[in-house]
Amino acid sequence: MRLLVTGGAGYIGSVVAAQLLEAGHEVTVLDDLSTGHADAVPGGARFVRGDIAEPPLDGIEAVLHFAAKSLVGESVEKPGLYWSHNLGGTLALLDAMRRADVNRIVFSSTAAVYGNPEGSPILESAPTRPTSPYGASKLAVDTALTTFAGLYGLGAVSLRYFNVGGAYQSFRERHTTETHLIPNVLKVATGEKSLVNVFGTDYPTADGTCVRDYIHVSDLARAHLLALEACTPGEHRIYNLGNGTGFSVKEVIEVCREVTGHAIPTEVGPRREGDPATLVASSDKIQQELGWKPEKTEISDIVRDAWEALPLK
Ligand SMILES: O=c1ccn([C@@H]2O[C@H](COP(=O)(O)OP(=O)(O)O[C@H]3O[C@H](CO)[C@@H](O)[C@H](O)[C@H]3O)[C@@H](O)[C@H]2O)c(=O)[nH]1
Repeated sequence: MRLLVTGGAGYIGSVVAAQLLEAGHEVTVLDDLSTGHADAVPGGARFVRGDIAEPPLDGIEAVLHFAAKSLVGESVEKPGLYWSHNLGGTLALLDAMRRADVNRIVFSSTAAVYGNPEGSPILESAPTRPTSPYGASKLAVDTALTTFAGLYGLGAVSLRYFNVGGAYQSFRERHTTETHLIPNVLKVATGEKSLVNVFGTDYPTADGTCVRDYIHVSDLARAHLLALEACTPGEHRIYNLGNGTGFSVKEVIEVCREVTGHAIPTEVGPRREGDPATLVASSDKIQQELGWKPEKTEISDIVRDAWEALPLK
């Protein structure tokens, strides 16, 4: 297929673009490079630097939409930016798709739509009560996709990611502002940072630190190829993507210590605002309906691949 990948110069978008090319698709990457890197766009993809409100849709058959503002803390500081970029930008993209008669989209949604969940693991039917403008803006896009499917025959799939990690070939996580746990711990292992701040040890979990469900970026990317095939005009499907197993912050740090062979000094700090104690996915729905099966389910594999992809160590 001829595909447009928005945000294809970012971490997850570039991995998906690479896998789409390997599967024989024709890929155009659209990215404004506000957070992405031009050299992350996989060879073989056409690259257009620009805004999602003016997408190059000539000849395009489907869109995979990653471009977004994605820092939870920043979204609390700058809610308008998140609503206008994530919701406003996506609505402009959807309008342009309607005009160009492009009626399939795979959307990168998030576990943040669930807020503080009551139960674990989290099913897609769980209440959606986001606690940040980031999660709220992504949920609003999910809602828009449902109405575009019902009214205009769009075929849409939303994938709600839990905590993504690891690397695929040379494609790795390299955010300018790094807030995520695994890359921050690996920065301590390389000596780039002196210690990891552990955000809270008084959560109602086994060791008092937050529990998350880590999924390998290559498994996550593969789900997008299945989702693309599953896009059916008039339907909006929603799937969680995680491994179904939770690891605490302390456990992740210990795994990083084992994998890298480096000491990881830590300092306990206060809780980070908006962090739920436990977020673990049920991915039964995508496994049953699309036949997705994660291959790299060990947290050590996720950490090792992220570690081995780092150039300076
Ligand atoms: O330096 C750090 C960084 C993180 N953490 C903790 O580690 C856990 C994981 O944090 P992080 O890697 O930042 O991921 P999450 O905040 O769980 O965010 C993920 O999950 C969200 C859904 O809640 C998504 O929206 C985000 O995009 C995705 O990265 C959390 O408990 C953090 O408090 C630390 O203790 N120290």
